[in-house]
Amino acid sequence: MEWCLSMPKVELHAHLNGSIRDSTLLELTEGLVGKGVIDISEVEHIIKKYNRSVAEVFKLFDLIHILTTDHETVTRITREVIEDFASENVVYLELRTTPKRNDSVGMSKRSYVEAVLKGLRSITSVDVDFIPHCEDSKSLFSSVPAIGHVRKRIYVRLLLSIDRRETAEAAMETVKLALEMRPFGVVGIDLSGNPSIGDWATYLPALKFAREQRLYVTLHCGEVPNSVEIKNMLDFRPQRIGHACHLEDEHWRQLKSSKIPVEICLTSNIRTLTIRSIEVHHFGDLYKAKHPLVLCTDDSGVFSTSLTEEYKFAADSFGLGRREMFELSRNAIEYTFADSKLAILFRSVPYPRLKSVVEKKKE
Ligand SMILES: CNc1ncnc2c1ncn2[C@@H]1O[C@H](COP(=O)(O)O)[C@@H](O)[C@H]1O
Ligand SMILES: [Zn+2]
Repeated sequence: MEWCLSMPKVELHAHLNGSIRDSTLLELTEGLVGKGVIDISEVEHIIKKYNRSVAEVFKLFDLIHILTTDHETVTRITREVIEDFASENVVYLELRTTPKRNDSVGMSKRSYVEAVLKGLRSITSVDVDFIPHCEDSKSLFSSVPAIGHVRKRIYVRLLLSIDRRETAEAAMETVKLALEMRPFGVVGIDLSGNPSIGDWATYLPALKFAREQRLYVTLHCGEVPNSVEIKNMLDFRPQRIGHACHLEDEHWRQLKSSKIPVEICLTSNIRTLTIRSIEVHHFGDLYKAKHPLVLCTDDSGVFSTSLTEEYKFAADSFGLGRREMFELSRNAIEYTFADSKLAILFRSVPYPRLKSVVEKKKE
């Protein structure tokens, strides 16, 4: 586990509200139980259950969203989630979240994203780089006196998610917001939410607009069987897709020839019973076919996992050694939605040195 932990890693599929620390979730639950807003006997079984079906996971998200409705909490969970990823040597993180409107607390989609940005700015335990193009890459290489402890640095970019329960108008609002927030590190759009709800075509105008405006697009694709949707999503040619669990032969052929990178979430797929067992997980086949892949957590809080554990899980399940895992992690850099300057920086560093380059020795 040690080398999986110390290896520099790239996380491209992590949902903010799915990545909350257990201790924070518990604290927030107790707070609302105390205020009589929720009845613990009604939610206990959802929180405590280990393997949850896809439907049950979305029930849990509804509960989590009740706990995280105000700006302060959104700021807090953003800070904690980024600190947690940095602590396990994630050097580049694309964090996604669904901007939410909540009139009862004066929250608009815009103020939600501002609360996330406030969380990014409030981090003091590690250096967070989230403004594109602001970094003079040379400064990363400049020698800083090697005294004192090492200070970690994490590069964070944001994706704004469209929830499959939303209207076409709300989705367009999210895309426009992403454009406005581009100077603050928003680089793309994600389509997620309960895969059994809604029709993805509702969001096509918003997704097309995003692409025209050169925002990157990633889609949750094939989390449940839906042949027509999967085909249409692949035809759309997003820059990445998440999951790809229920593809049929013709979809696999299309995916492989398209070279669309796949965000692989092993624990999430196994725990939601989306994939029967790890032995038959499509990671094995795609890896052998040298298809672009990136290991991700999806919801580290909800599934009690971490990126380190996902790497270990893949290594143990598919018989991969350190070198292969290193390569997997390094290749992920190619599939980021990072600005070109940052991508060049990451590519220019020999991978084993990446961690030490992004870390700064503190005086
Ligand atoms: C398990 N697989 C999954 N499939 C689809 N969507 C998922 C998901 N896991 C999370 N989300 C999406 O992310 C939201 C929580 O984070 P944010 O409130 O956006 O930060 C969920 O409500 C859902 O829309
Ligand atoms: Zn996801």
